[in-house]
Order: sequence, then C-alpha cells, then structure tokens
Amino acid sequence: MSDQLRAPEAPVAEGLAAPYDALLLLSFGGPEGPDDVVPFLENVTRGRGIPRERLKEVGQHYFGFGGVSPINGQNRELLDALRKDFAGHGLDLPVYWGNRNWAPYLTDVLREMAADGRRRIAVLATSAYASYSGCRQYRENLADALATLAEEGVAELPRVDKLRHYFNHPGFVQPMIDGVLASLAGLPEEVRDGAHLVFTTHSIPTAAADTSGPVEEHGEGGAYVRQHLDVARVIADAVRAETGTGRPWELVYQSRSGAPHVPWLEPDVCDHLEALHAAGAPAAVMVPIGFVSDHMEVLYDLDTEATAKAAELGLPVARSATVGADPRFAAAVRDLVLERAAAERGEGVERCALGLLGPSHDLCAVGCCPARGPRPAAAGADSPYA
Ligand SMILES: CC1=C(CCC(=O)O)c2cc3nc(cc4[nH]c(cc5[nH]c(cc1n2)c(C)c5CCC(=O)O)c(CCC(=O)O)c4C)C(CCC(=O)O)=C3C
Ligand SMILES: [Fe+2]
Repeated sequence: MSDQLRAPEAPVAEGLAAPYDALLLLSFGGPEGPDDVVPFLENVTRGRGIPRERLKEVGQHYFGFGGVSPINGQNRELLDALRKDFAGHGLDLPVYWGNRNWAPYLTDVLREMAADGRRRIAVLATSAYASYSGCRQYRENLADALATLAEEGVAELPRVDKLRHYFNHPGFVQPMIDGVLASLAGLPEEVRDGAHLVFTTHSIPTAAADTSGPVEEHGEGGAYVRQHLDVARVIADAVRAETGTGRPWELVYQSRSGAPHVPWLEPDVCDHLEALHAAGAPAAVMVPIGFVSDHMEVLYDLDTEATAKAAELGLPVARSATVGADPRFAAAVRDLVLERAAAERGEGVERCALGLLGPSHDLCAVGCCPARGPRPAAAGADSPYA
C-alpha cells in the first residue's frame, strides 16, 4: 500500500473522538500483596470514621486472599479490552489507568498524561451509578490531582470530563442478563423455575442515597436506589422473556460499613437470604448489579460470606457474573466516548439506554450528590477547573 493511500487514515481516526485526546480509566484500586493491605485501608478510610473493628475485619478479607485484591488485574484486563476495541474500530485514542486508593495513583497518571501532551481527557469511572461514593468522590479526587499538578507548576492543566453514568447502557446490562441465565442453568433443575433473583449493590448511608439525586425527583433512596431498581427490572424482564418463567426479585444491599448508629440501606443480603429461606424460596441467584468487576466485595461478601450463609440454611444459590472485561462493555465505553465527543462538538447525538430512566446527564449539576464537606470537585457544573 502506498503512503498516499495510508496517510488519510490517521487524521480521520483522531477526529472520531475529538475534542478528546485520551481516555482515563479511573478506578478504586486495591492491594497487591499482604504488605499493601493496611496502607490501602488507611487510604480508603482516611477521615471516614470507620470503626477499628470493621477495619480489622475487612483486613482479614484481604489477607484471606493472600493480601491481593482482584480489582487491579481486572482493570488491566479491561484496559486490554478497551485498547483492542478501539484499535479494531479505528479509534486512535490512548487509554490510561489510575486509581483513587492504590498505585497506579490518579495523580501520578494525570501528571504523566499532562507530560504526554494530553489536553482534553474523557474519564470512565468503574462505578456505574449516581451517589457521593460512586460519582462525586471520584470528581473530588480529580480536583485534588489537578490541584497537585498546579502546585507542581504544570503550566497547562488538562481538562477532564467524566462520562455519564452507564448503569442502563445495554453494553453494561446485557452481559449481566447472560450471566443470570447462565447461573440459572447451573442450578438444579427442580429449583430453577422458583429461584428468586436477588439483585445486590453496595449499601451506603441512607442520607447519601437520599441526596444521590433529588428525592423530590427520585423518591426515597434518591437516584441511587431508583437507578438500581430500574436495572433490576430490566434484567428480571429479560430473564422472564428468555426463560418463559417470571421469577420474584428484590434489590438488597451488601458490604455495609460505618458506625452502627448511622442508618445504611437495608436489607443486607445475608438477612435477606435467611428471610427467603424462611418463606420457602427454593433457591436464589445473587446478581451484583452494583459492581463492574468481581472484586473483593463480590468475592468475599457474596462468594464467601453470603454463600456460606446459604449453605448453612440449605438454600441453593449461585452468583452471576459482573461485566468485567466483556467485549460488549468495552464497546459501550467506546460508544460513551464517541457520544460525549459529538455532544462536546455541538452535534446531535443518540444515546443508548435501557429501562425507564433514560440516559443520564453529561455534566453533574451544582449540588448533585452533595459533598460531605466544602471540597472542590472537577468535571461538573461546580468545577473550579475549565
Ligand atoms: C457505592 C460504593 C461502591 C461502588 C462504586 C465503586 O465501585 O466505586 C464501592 C466500591 C468499592 N469499595 C471497595 C473497598 C472498600 N470500600 C470501603 C468503604 C466504603 N465503600 C462505600 C461505598 C462504595 N464502595 C462506602 C460508603 C464506604 C464507607 C467509607 C466511605 O465512606 O468511604 C472500604 C473500607 C472498609 C469497609 O468498611 O468496608 C473498603 C476496603 C472496593 C475495592 C474492592 C477490592 O479491593 O477488590 C470497591 C470497588
Ligand atoms: Fe454526581
């Protein structure tokens, strides 16, 4: 092939994502060995008022897995999947990865991106729903990292745009539907049709849920609960359509932390399994719709603790897969980048969304999922950065 024929490809590919010149995968981070566990937990809980007892207990969850959280490996796989997907679709957009709580740290990666000349960065957080923990806290971390770079004298700070919540994007939901179908198929035939679908997500303080999106608009539990209910219904409906059997379903919570006197979302998954068993349910599939990969909250709280609870009760259970590095999720991320890029260029865009809530906003409004204190947050209407 002559250079003349090859040449036009590069600028066109670059143009697809314009004005973005990079994607940042922004995640939670996790320890990679026993020596990392305590410093990691200190990073996560600094200033959070988590009881010491709870921290010791959670430390044991990590030590039980050799001090290694699976989350970093899962993010590396997602990075590979994103790069493969982008390359396969002519999208010439470099992908970086940084974490809030462990190496590679967000600040270091943003510094590297600035040094690489990236000026306009699309950010995908590995958290699909609204809430302080799932959204604003990541935006505060972005603001902190930008402030550090400014202090260090980085002349031109990159602009960061957080991609919209993707809880209802088909590329996030469809793999979970397949996961539920596979889990049902793995249950003994005689309990399969009566199995409950137990959708789970991270519990958060009820006060945080109520302010995760205006209660006047979303009702009790705010946008956080409403978005999860919408996804749960979409999955339950699809499973009914696919199997010809409607199954009872519930949204429950896991991984509660914090002081006992502070109310968090309930019921807890283990209590719920007990109640289901007492009410005569023959089996259950636990569906962790609140999480993007099979990280420690899934491996310990569901696969270890809740599964042991079910065994004790004699209740057959299965746990269905999270999206992880599913190629359909990688394609969804590409869709979100291109959609936002077109919107930033002022073009009309079609936005994919299942369920009743429609596509989420691009830009968090002032006061959306409010801060716990007066901390600046980037990538929203109240961002102090361009
Ligand atoms: C909504 C939400 C998500 C989902 C959205 C998202 O993914 O971002 C999430 C994810 C995760 N949470 C994780 C780990 C932890 N979360 C903690 C504590 C807390 N989580 C909270 C909320 C959430 N957390 C809250 C309100 C707290 C209380 C302290 C505070 O207000 O900040 C603690 C402290 C000990 C404890 O008490 O459990 C740990 C160790 C890991 C890594 C797992 C791994 O290593 O594989 C992941 C992906
Ligand atoms: Fe938000």
